[in-house]
Amino acid sequence: MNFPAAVDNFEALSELKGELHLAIGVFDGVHLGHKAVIESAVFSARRSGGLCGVLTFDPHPSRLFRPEDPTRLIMPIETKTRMLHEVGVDCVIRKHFDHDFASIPADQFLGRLKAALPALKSIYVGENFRFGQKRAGDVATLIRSGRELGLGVFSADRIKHNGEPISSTRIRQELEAGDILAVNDLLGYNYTATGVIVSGAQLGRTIGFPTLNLPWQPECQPRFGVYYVRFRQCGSQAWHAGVANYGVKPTVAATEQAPAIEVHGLETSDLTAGDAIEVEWLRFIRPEQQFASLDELKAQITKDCETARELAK
Ligand SMILES: Cc1cc2nc3c(=O)[nH]c(=O)nc-3n(C[C@H](O)[C@H](O)[C@H](O)COP(=O)(O)O)c2cc1C
Ligand SMILES: Nc1ncnc2c1ncn2[C@@H]1O[C@H](COP(=O)(O)OP(=O)(O)OP(=O)(O)O)[C@@H](O)[C@H]1O
Repeated sequence: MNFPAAVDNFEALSELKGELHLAIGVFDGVHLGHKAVIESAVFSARRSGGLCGVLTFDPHPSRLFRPEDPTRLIMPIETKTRMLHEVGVDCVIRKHFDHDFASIPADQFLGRLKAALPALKSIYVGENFRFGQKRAGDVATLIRSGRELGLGVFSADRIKHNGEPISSTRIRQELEAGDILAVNDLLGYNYTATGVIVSGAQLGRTIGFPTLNLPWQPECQPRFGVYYVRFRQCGSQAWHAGVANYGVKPTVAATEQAPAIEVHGLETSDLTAGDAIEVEWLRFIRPEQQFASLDELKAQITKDCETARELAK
């Protein structure tokens, strides 16, 4: 069957043959709760020989409703799309979220979807899913529409961690608090920064701690601080342990800078500017600080490396 891996409108899928099993939601972070919803759609698609799709929205609905204070995303839509494919999704529909789409009355939503996507067979959401004009629609609304239209509607129970529901909002709060252990538990995988190494001011090597500088600007910024990490060249299997500083380097920055991540490997590696790397965040060590001198910074980084070595054992 011929189908595109990602589209930004329904028309591209209007001629689709076979069954389409569609999970719906924002899915920022692709956390454990999201996976429960998506995996049931993937399972039905595989069993029926059909396709699994995800309907997601771009920009995030908050950009329309709260432009002055939009939701800061855990990951860009390209990363989310790649992760959805990794879970087994065949096609990601990144529907432009505008006033027209947002004002579809909840009881018409599924009918409009079925008209735009004739191959639609069933939909998959979490039990907390809300949709349609004024977010008036819920799972009960979907079940009613599904019955009229002959569509299956499946809602997943809310997946919890330590007794509380997992949500992208909760993960954003833990990121901002620097609780990377909680973030990783809620995501179900290690929080990762990916990018191509660029040359820094080269000051790191003069103080004995050369670093790999990574331009990486997440909307939802983790707490500024020092983290125990592991990193590897993209495509390689070989992990290296390291310490990373994420922040604005107040001790050395002459002017205000955008936050950045830089990684110091506990062992030397031959990674260099131009290499694409991924950095997995494993543990928060301490907050970023402004030191009175480079010697004090150096002494503290020595301790950070010791802490990381202990954690690496
Ligand atoms: C483990 C580690 C911890 C760091 N902690 C801080 C910090 O608390 N405060 C700060 O201003 N800079 C901190 N830095 C950033 C250093 O100032 C920076 O690595 C150094 O100035 C080299 O910068 P360059 O790569 O741009 O040359 C840290 C760097 C590392 C690797
Ligand atoms: N913990 C969960 N368990 C099961 N399903 C979930 C869970 N969290 C979200 N879902 C479902 O996954 C889909 C995408 O969720 P969505 O990203 O909109 O919500 P969220 O993770 O709660 O995000 P936010 O906190 O930003 O509202 C929706 O169908 C939603 O109902």
